[in-house]
Amino acid sequence: MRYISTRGTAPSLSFEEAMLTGLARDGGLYVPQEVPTLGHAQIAAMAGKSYEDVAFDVMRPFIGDTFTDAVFRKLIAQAYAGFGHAARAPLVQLDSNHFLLELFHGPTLAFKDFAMQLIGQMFQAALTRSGDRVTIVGATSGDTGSAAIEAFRGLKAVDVFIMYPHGRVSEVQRRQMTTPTESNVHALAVDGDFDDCQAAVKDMFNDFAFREEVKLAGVNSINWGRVLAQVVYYFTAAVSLGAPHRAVSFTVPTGNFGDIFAGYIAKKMGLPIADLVVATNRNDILHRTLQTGAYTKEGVEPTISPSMDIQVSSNFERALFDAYGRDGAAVASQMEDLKKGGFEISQGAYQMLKDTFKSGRASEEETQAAIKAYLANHGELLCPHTAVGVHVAEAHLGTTPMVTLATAHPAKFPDAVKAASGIAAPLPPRMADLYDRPERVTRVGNDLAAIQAVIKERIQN
Ligand SMILES: Cc1ncc(COP(=O)(O)O)c(C=O)c1O
Ligand SMILES: N[C@@H](CCOP(=O)(O)O)C(=O)O
Repeated sequence: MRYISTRGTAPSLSFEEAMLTGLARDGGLYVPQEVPTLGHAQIAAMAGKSYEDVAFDVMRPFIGDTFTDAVFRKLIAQAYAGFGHAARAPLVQLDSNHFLLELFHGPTLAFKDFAMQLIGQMFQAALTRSGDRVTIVGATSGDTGSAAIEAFRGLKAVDVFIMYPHGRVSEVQRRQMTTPTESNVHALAVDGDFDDCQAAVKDMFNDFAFREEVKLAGVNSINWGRVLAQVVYYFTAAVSLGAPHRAVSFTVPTGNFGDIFAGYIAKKMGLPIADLVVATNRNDILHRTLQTGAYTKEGVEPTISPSMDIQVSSNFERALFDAYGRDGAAVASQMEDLKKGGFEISQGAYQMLKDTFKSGRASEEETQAAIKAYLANHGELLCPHTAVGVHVAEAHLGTTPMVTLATAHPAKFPDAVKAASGIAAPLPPRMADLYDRPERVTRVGNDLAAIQAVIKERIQN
């Protein structure tokens, strides 16, 4: 299995190389040269298997010879052992045809743990084998950063620097990033928004001298390993609702397009998915793009679902690559236009995207109303991102079972949840002292050179 860049000119890589490389050297994102498929019988055989066994079946065809089967099974087992639910990603029924897929039972209470815990294991195994040391730099709107710091804290072969937009993450998210005491993890509060943080990560990858000097690696969904690990729960959910014998639809609260892209990969692998619905908050660039065919940046507005306050949606590039028939030059040209404010998708590519993804958006008021209504009518306290999801899903309910991804635990967003529902969701006991732990954070300007200087100064050699 080889991985190729969405911009067409970087060298193709193995899974291990793509995982450790992050962004391709032409600025693109790595994708598998071909997506392997699983047959009807293979998918049917997943019924009744553990999450870990399904994870092995789904991911094995993508990893080539990076790990032996025995080692890969061990890494998967270690990744999910700390989850607080035996099913790892349990399904909860809301209505006759609407289900929630709870993805918040990992250590940092958001879906990011599914991929990050596994990536942490895979990095550790690969770096122990090679004796190399890397510097991970990541951008977060709150959840990727906390999951990355949790997964990599204390690891000897890795320094981790996470940039988050100052004042724009929830207090729980911030404290999850600023309270770990291990000296290899660093939280950087940037005076900017998430898009600024993500642009800084990509600029660092494109600064080849810096990239070599610090041995830069990435754990944002730039990293194919992140997307791959998220494909698994589409399979476990769909199979428990009757796939491959019947189709299932998914609604996915979306910002950087990583999670829904994982659903798209599951469909390409052969999972019978009817609708893949993109759910956005009022930062609705993805919804507008799917409605109009024009990707046009507007400013980012802070919302009560802050993890989705994104305008430059990184993985949309992976979808565009397929929409343009895997023409890297066409994607590179559109990404150049994006730097100037936006681009028009060509008719054929737009048709493919419209055929593949449905979409909707939730205003702040609709998000709050959904939190209130699902508590009153279903007894479920939702995080604001999940509330965006169920609001949008309601417009797409039909005869096919609909699964809305519950991407975070309500306790991660206590203020927004309390304002909407009157209820303060408690943190799990293991985090009960989160508010008492001392914080360690470095405030930095939205200035690439200044951020790079902090990173170089802090790296542990
Ligand atoms: C809680 C939560 N929900 C939804 C999303 C959106 O996911 P994606 O960026 O993969 O579209 C994020 C951020 O990634 C998140 O943290
Ligand atoms: N919502 C994310 C943004 C980063 O997304 P990623 O999936 O590309 O890492 C966050 O919580 O940080």
